[in-house]
Amino acid sequence: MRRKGVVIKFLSNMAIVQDFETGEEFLCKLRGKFKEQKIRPIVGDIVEYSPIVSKEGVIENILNRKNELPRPKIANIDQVVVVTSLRKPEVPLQILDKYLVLVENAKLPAVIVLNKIDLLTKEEINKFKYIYEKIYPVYFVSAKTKEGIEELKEVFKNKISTMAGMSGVGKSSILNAINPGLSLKVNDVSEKLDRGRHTTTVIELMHFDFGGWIADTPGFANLDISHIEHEELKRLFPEFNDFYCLFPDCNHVDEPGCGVKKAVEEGKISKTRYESYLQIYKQLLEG
Ligand SMILES: Nc1nc2c(ncn2[C@@H]2O[C@H](COP(=O)(O)OP(=O)(O)OP(=O)(O)O)[C@@H](O)[C@H]2O)c(=O)[nH]1
Ligand SMILES: [Zn+2]
Repeated sequence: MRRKGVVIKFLSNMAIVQDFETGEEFLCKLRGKFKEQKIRPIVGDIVEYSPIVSKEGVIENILNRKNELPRPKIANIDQVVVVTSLRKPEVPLQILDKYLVLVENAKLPAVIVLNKIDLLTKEEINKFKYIYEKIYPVYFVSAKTKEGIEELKEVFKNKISTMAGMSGVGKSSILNAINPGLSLKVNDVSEKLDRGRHTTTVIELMHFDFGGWIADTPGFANLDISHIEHEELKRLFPEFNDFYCLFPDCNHVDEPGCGVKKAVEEGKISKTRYESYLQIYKQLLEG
């Protein structure tokens, strides 16, 4: 009898498939036809498999991927949860905007989590809220005091997620708060070793007790934006798309009749977002 599950990790040539209904894990062989067809399941793949003996099975079919992230290699991501903080460490908004650009470029939905709100004033929280809430879903939490943690559980529930965010913002602490016992891999070293070499980063999905999966390795760790064309950048700031410019190919820098610049002046687009845009644009132009 065929069952459905998700590939959560690999052990040499075998895949560990977690059953969708029961949550049981099966050590699965791959059918020979995959090799002939030169397809290989990756972590995040939704597969049909047949259980053989206890806890062992064989993957029969890989269902079409909704999306695929190259590094770390993972399929069917429902959302990227970008975690940031404004104190300890004070992450510049421009860094957050860079993560958001990378998520947009990968065509994945982004969710923002501002952690460590126990260290912030109401004004600081509201300022952040004002900038981002009209563009992305934003959650305000403290992994320390557990404020906002219950609401965040709902965000992760029954989805395949990956996290992103600078070192020290509290990614592991948040996961431990929403699901005690889960722990996130510190990826910096392996990411550095991998650079330039085309070895695959070993990644696995961890299962939440309340349903859903999280990649154990944060995405976009090196914040590399060099693969983005400078003319493409404007499309990665979704709020810019609501405004019209005299020139349809306007890059919103110093062209006349720029609707985006006008919107910034009128407070309809936030200044910090526009400044991030200009900085990243310049960086892409200079290569
Ligand atoms: N005050 C305060 N401190 C926090 C909060 N969340 C995490 N911390 C602290 O921030 C530090 C970093 O937290 P981690 O969870 O290790 O951060 P991370 O994002 O996983 O860091 P990397 O593993 O380096 O990527 C730890 O000392 C935590 O105790 C919070 O909500 N409030
Ligand atoms: Zn323009």
